[in-house]
Amino acid sequence: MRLHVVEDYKEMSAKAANIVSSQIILKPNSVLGLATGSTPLGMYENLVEMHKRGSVDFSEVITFNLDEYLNLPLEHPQSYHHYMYNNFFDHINIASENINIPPANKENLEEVCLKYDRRIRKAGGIDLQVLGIGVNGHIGFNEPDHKLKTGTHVVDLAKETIEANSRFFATKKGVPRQAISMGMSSIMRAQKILLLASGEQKAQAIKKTISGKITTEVPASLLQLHTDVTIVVDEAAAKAIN
Ligand SMILES: N[C@@H]1[C@@H](O)[C@H](O)[C@@H](COP(=O)(O)O)O[C@@H]1O
Repeated sequence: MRLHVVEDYKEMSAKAANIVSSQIILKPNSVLGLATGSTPLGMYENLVEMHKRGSVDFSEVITFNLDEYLNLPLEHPQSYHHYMYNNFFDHINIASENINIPPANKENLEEVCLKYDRRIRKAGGIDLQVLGIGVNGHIGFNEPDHKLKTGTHVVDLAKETIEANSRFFATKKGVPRQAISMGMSSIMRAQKILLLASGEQKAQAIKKTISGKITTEVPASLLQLHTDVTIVVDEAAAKAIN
């Protein structure tokens, strides 16, 4: 694992955007795994700026998002579809057929999940997977458990996750309880992984990710088994690292 501790959120975002754009410059038809949440917002902002300046071209890039809430209309302001188009896809020259987000509004979710994994395989797998991290060490929506799912699957969100996400919803009742998430094997099969974290509330999760016991109870700790992980954190998120 390569660890970069930077001063603040702004620096984390700039560094993350540089890593993603370098990937695209080296391989214009890169397959990117993308994350949502507040952490990568600044990275997307930087990438949009770079695109406007003409320094990064997304025309051949293929993307797969990690997850999506269930039982939330796609146009809901808190859906990950809305987030991705609003903060990123609407501002770059990506081809719409190259965008993949788990279609959580469909019937027969089991088939939807299998199809999503087939699409990832057909695209040749993920070249660079961007990840945020939950306060409980979840990645995507792979929540702490005594066992983890390998493929894309429907997940019951953990109490801490519902709590953490409630800041985005008007009422606690409105916070989704379920989601579709890419599984651990698609994430672990990515050629490269870029994990981002900002703020003191992530400090314990980052410590466990980097130097804790490798356990399904902290899904991000499994990243210790991956051969090409870059972690970019700000000083606050690095606080618990010795
Ligand atoms: N499914 C997302 C994760 O992909 C994200 O990493 C996490 C942290 O979000 P934030 O970056 O807002 O702290 O939130 C959600 O649970």
